Amino acid sequence: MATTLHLHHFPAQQSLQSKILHNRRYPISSFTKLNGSVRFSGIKCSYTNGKVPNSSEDEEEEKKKKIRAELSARIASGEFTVEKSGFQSQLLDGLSKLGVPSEVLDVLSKWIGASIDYPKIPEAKGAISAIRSEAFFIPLYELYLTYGGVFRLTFGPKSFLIVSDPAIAKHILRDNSKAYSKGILAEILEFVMGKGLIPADGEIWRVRRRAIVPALHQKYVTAMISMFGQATDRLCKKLDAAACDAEDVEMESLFSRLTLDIIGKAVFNYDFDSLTNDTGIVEAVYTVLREAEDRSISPIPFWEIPIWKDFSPKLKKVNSALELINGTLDDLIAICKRMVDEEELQFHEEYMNEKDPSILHFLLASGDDVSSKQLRDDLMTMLIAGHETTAAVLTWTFYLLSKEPSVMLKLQNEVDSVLGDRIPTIEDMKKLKYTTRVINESLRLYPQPPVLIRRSLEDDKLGEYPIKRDEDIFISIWNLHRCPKRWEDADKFNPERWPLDGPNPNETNQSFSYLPFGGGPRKCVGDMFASFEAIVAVAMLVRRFNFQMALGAPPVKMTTGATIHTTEGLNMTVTKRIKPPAMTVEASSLRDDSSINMRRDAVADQKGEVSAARS
Ligand code: HEM
Repeated sequence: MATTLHLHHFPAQQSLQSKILHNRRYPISSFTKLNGSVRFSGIKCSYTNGKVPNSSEDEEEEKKKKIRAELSARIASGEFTVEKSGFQSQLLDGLSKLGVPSEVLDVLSKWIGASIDYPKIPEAKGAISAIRSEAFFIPLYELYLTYGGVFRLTFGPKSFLIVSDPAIAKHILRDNSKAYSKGILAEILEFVMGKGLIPADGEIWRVRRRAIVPALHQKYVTAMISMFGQATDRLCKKLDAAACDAEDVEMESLFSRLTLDIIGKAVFNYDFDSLTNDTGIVEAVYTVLREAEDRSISPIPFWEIPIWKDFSPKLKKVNSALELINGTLDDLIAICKRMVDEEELQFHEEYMNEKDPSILHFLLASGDDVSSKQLRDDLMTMLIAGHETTAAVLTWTFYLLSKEPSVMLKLQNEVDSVLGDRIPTIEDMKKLKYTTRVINESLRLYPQPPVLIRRSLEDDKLGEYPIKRDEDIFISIWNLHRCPKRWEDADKFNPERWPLDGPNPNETNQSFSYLPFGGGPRKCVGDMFASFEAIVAVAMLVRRFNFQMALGAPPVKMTTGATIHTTEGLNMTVTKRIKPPAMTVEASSLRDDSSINMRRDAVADQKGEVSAARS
């Protein structure tokens, strides 16, 4: 993940049984919302293999267009535009040119209420309701079309700079990255990640990045690929059962559980087994994730209000969830430390314990301090960073595929011909070219997270605009990825825009107009891991099943935290493909043991393509 906090609006107390909707396929009129998920009731009805006409979605699309048109009209009417000062600005400008010191001009400027920074950053003044009415990056997109690549958004006393210009994003993220911190993000995430790698700045970040990046070496990623296959196979079994029983399924929560199971094994060799069980620890993880999400979208820091701190039952629940997770982490660290002490393996660059290839094992073997809070903070950070981001990518990929049957067909053809009857290996990652393009394109349309957060640590210049220190900045990846001048048919899901024989698109070869994993020294450390995870999951699922939106499911709408979620789940009808390849993990592992000793160059090639920034 990411900048990010976003987590899930996932009622942990709701059992898996109700999340995998135990509902037969029923008529449209019979949906009722239940605790954030949707229940169907009624009589079974048939479905087709093509795109299902869904009038409620069309209506929804119309409504969206109307809201956008209204917003554009409000922008055009000047509602958001702040009048530029006239005479005062010219006076200050003149004095500045005459050599009057900037301290004097600053005082004068405050006194007459004008700014001496020229040219002035375009300003949009918003009512918070305009932004809060929907996923906040959508109104930011409309404002960007009006105000351009950098503008200031002011809500009462608060103000943010919104950046949607690739050159300026590059300046902040890469060229002058030292002048920027994670700002409010670090403040919001402190309760769960402490000084973990995502919120950390300065020396702590530098030291920890150097310790963690080597843990995700080639041999580790290769070992992870077979684990992704095993975890996805468990999901396939769930879907098999649902398809046989003609039950519709809510895919967003299933993807969240799949990626939780994967990241638990990958980071500290713990099997949450959340696809099968609702254990206390799974509930604790979701309690903490939801809290981080609530904080990330709250206009005021309610968690700092003294009375709330002392008496809130919600906070008590969060604290006990954190206690449980930390206790589990302590146990895992102790177990792992014993293993490290007993083993005879020498630590080296590609060190990996075959029984426990986890990042934790690598860190302890490399000499990380077992008792340190920093180690726990980093483990927690990776658990969160690597979980909801990938889940969101899978959710939106399947949503997009359900809308474009021709893309799905092409994808299935590739997977059939490359994989045939077996689980993916590292060599397949290079061959599944169209699958990779589908994911590239899904990440363009639904970047996770849609905005990156920074704060200026010193005065700087963004393009032509001078800025002061302590500016809070949102870099809108959503806007960069949908810029109509940069992308033909920017809103269209079109994996063909990325040529199969071209390089894997990244921020460097796309000049910072495409940055699904960020860029510069703080680029995602899990980019290759996550790309392979998504490729394996997509390939295995589409090989076995057809997916389409469940008949009568509510329209899929977006909501925000740090990643993009649906408001009411991704309710799908899953049907077995007519000739499902009879693949089992056991059978394929027998055949695929060689994948562990995979050709290094396959990883090296892919690595070079996926990740440009390793520091
Ligand atoms: C498709 C899935 C993922 C996406 C889209 C994604 C995206 C991102 C982005 C955009 C950033 C940059 C944030 C910023 O500059 O503010 C980031 C950072 C990070 N990601 Fe990921 N990520 C994904 C998966 C993962 C996984 C699987 C892991 C762990 C194994 C991970 C660990 C991290 C960490 C630790 C950082 C912070 C790096 C630093 O600040 O030095 N991410 N991610």
